[in-house]
Amino acid sequence: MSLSVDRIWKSYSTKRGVQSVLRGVDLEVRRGEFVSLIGHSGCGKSTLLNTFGGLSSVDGGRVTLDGDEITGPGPDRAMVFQNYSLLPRLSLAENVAVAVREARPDWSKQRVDDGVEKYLTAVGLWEQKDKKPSEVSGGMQQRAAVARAFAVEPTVLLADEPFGALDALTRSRLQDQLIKLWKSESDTEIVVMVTHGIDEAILLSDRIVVMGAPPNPSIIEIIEVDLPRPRDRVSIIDDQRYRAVQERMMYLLTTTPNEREKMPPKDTSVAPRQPVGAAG
Ligand SMILES: Nc1ncnc2c1ncn2[C@@H]1O[C@H](COP(=O)(O)OP(=O)(O)OP(=O)(O)O)[C@@H](O)[C@H]1O
Repeated sequence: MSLSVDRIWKSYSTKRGVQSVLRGVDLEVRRGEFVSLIGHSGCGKSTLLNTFGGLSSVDGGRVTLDGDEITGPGPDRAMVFQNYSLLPRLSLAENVAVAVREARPDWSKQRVDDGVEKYLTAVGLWEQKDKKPSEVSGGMQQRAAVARAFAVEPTVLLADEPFGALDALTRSRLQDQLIKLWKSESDTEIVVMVTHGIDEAILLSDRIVVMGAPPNPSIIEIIEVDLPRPRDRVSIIDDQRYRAVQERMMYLLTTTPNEREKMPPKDTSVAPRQPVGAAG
């Protein structure tokens, strides 16, 4: 099982001309993997994520899940966005149930209700299930959005800066809940997440895709995060492998292709990584 893009191209036509966003991107995310997309604003992270979600079409290339071409959204891929996107008039439980009924019209009422309870409980919100989004905190709304995504029982979870609007403590808690849901409380096999956080990407991911805007290639490098799970957010930062990945990401995100040619890093042997375009 894998989620793949093969040689995909995507441009947008704007008043200033044609803007090339995805330039011949190859990426294969395998079963059991958590992959993060990181890069400067506007480099195409959300476009790539939306391509996996079937929300953004491509100009060329193939997007597939388990070999089947992705041509639109589907219940096998659920999305979580930064801004919660809950329906304001419905309770948290109704928000989850409505999404499940829409994505899985063939499921019985019992199955939908069981899922609502299971996933709202998993994110610690069962007690709050009858409240409207405006009656709970932003963190709770995002937990409900995560529960809603998992309740559809997708094969793939696609998350666009899911922790971006949260304070540090709420963010840590939801990161832990997301990992627990993915690893042990659901059948979801793949997570792809857009993030701006270097430390967040290292803590959560198996691989980190560092993306670039022109004149860089769309994928500058794919970095393996060879750290055992479960990961402890406090002790992990003392691990040499953590620091090596962190340094490599900083280097890639703060230099231009020209600078990298003229000034290679002192020691590139520490962070294991794959060359550009490596499919896995
Ligand atoms: N529908 C659209 N029409 C025109 N241009 C678009 C459209 N969607 C995105 N773009 C442009 O494509 C580029 C890539 O956008 P995208 O949102 O994928 O980047 P990003 O890396 O996710 O950025 P950010 O980190 O700021 O969210 C940007 O310059 C954006 O302005």
